[in-house]
Amino acid sequence: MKVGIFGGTFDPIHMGHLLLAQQALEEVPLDHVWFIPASEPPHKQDKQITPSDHRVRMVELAIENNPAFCLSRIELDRQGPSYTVDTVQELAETYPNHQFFLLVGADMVKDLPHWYKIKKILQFVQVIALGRPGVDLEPLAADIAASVTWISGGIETNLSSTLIRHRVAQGKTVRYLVPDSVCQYMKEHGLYGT
Ligand SMILES: Nc1ncnc2c1ncn2[C@@H]1O[C@H](COP(=O)(O)OP(=O)(O)OP(=O)(O)O)[C@@H](O)[C@H]1O
Ligand SMILES: O=C(O)c1ccc[n+]([C@@H]2O[C@H](COP(=O)([O-])O)[C@@H](O)[C@H]2O)c1
Repeated sequence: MKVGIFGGTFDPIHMGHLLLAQQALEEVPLDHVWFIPASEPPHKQDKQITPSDHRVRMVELAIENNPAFCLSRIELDRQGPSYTVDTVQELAETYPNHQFFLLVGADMVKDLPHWYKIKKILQFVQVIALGRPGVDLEPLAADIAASVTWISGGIETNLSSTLIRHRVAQGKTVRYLVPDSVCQYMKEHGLYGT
């Protein structure tokens, strides 16, 4: 079985995330995509993020109609920074017959050389990447570049969770930028200044 693992802060999940996952699903092709909300994203330690209960519930709502998408809680119970190396190692041990692909946007491709134990991560996964308007790519070291496959002719968006949070805080609509169910959840729970 070919499984895409898609880690993120998802604060909140938006259509850019869903488009990336769907395109990876079709392009590789994958059997499933597992969305993996980070408990403590390693490079956002100094930022305030929404409690994981809310972030996880919004992911569940966003993916509920897609049978190929599911949620993994693997990082939620772990203490300390949610390092991807720990996740891919645990998944490889638990599911020895699965082939794992790590889904990332272009900003994260740029960041890969700085990830904790990146060489070890790349022993377990192939990286599937989607461009992100506004992210200028720099040449990667050859060993990392060899592990990255770009989604060709992909539909790219400059949507971000930051944009969603700012729009909600300003009282602007985020309809069609996030699934309706996520919009509703944010309102009901007064997230991001609603
Ligand atoms: N519009 C997008 N296009 C391509 N990849 C994206 C897009 N938005 C998010 N991603 C990717 O999704 C993963 C999780 O990202 P994250 O949850 O931090 O979302 P974000 O929109 O980048 O959030 P924030 O604006 O809060 O930093 C990362 O690999 C990121 O590159
Ligand atoms: O393991 C690392 O060193 C590492 C460094 C930066 C980001 N990540 C992972 O990359 C994913 C996307 O990160 P983020 O913060 O943009 O949502 C998420 O699963 C993070 O845990 C992982």
